[in-house]
Amino acid sequence: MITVDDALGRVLALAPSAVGEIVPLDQAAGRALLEPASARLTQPPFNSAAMDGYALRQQDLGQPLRIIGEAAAGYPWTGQPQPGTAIRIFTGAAVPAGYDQVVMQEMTMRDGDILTITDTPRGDHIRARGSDFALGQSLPAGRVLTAADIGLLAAMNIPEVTVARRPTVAILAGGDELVRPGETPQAGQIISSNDLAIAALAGQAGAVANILPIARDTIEDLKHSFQLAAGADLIVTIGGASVGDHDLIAQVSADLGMERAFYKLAMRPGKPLMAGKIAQSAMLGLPGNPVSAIVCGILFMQPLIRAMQGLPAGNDLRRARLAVDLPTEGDRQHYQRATLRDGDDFPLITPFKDQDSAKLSLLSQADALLVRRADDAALTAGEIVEYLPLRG
Ligand SMILES: Nc1nc2c(c(=O)[nH]1)N[C@H]1C(S)=C(S)[C@@H](COP(=O)(O)OP(=O)(O)OC[C@H]3O[C@@H](n4cnc5c(N)ncnc54)[C@H](O)[C@@H]3O)O[C@H]1N2
Ligand code: MOO
Repeated sequence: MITVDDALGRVLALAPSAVGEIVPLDQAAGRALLEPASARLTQPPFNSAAMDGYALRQQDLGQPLRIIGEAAAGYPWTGQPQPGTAIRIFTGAAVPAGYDQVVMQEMTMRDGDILTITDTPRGDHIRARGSDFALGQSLPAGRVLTAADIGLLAAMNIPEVTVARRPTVAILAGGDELVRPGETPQAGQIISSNDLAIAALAGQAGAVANILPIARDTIEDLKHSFQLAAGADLIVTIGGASVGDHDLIAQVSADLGMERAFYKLAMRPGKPLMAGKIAQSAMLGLPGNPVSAIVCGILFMQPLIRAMQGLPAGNDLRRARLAVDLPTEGDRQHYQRATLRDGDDFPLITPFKDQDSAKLSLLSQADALLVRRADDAALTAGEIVEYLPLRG
């Protein structure tokens, strides 16, 4: 069995190059910027007043000044600067050439046209031209656009950007025992939860998910479902990945010409994961146990979807201190559902005692996946360990 890192490398190698599409800024939040965007102007475009008050020359401080004009946002003062004078100015207005200080009005007294500065100003309260960004400065590609990015792009006078087209993901749950949420399960039946959870993960990673009808455990029905999935950038099957008589995904995908990248890896939960390509689609075959499916979705499907959008795709691990002792680890890399709480230097992490890969309630309570390397030695409370955050 291959390692998790090896498997992730092979999964990411399935990603085709991202395809660009141009969208207006009001539709760009959360999308992956595919081409760098260059500022079409300099910001601020002029030396700009940071306070309501008066513009004056620093060399004139310490004497009464004559007010000879006014500058407001959108209305520059265009007169000639003169020694011993001040310009009434408002926040956002251009500081007139020849003046190098803005004094807040709270630090002044005005009598008609005569201005007295009552306090020593701290700072010039001028935002220099170009101090935010300059013409041509660019926002690099390969990032998910945040609200702040959208504001920046707008300020750069960029009305539309090239983002990665959202990958399409066809999600195929199979199993004779499955019915939809809201239906009344008959004897032996359970609700299909995995396809909805996996669709949610796919959406969070930037994909458009298409949940297909639940396939029955027959070769014909599964082949029909694969036909429905054809053309998707990524086909994700759930269940039927193991070795039981009704676990048909490996056989059906092989019949359909799947080029397999790997099947099974040294990971817990998620051992029977399968990956490869069918025609032009990447394919992931997730195990059916709900926790296994979701953990594989986080560790492999989301990175693949990010890679398809030209985004950095690795899983960034963080560090925590173990709150409890742990025994030696088995021969598979173990992703343990765990809670986090504040610690002195690092957060404190406590894995649940129960790591059953069918228990969604525990996964829902978990803050993190504690990563234990295969064959890891026993650990003592207080030791530093790595984890993958599950929230935020
Ligand atoms: N003899 C062996 N048995 C199993 C092995 C093994 O190595 N040898 N591996 C175990 C592991 S690990 C896992 S994980 C599961 C994976 O099995 P499958 O991928 O074949 O999944 P199913 O058998 O179809 O289902 C497993 C379990 O999950 C439930 N399920 C399936 N789909 C859904 C869904 N859409 N929503 C909710 N729950 C679902 C299904 O009812 C089963 O309870 O195999 C072990 N067995
Ligand atoms: O490894 Mo399976 O994925 O335990 O549940």
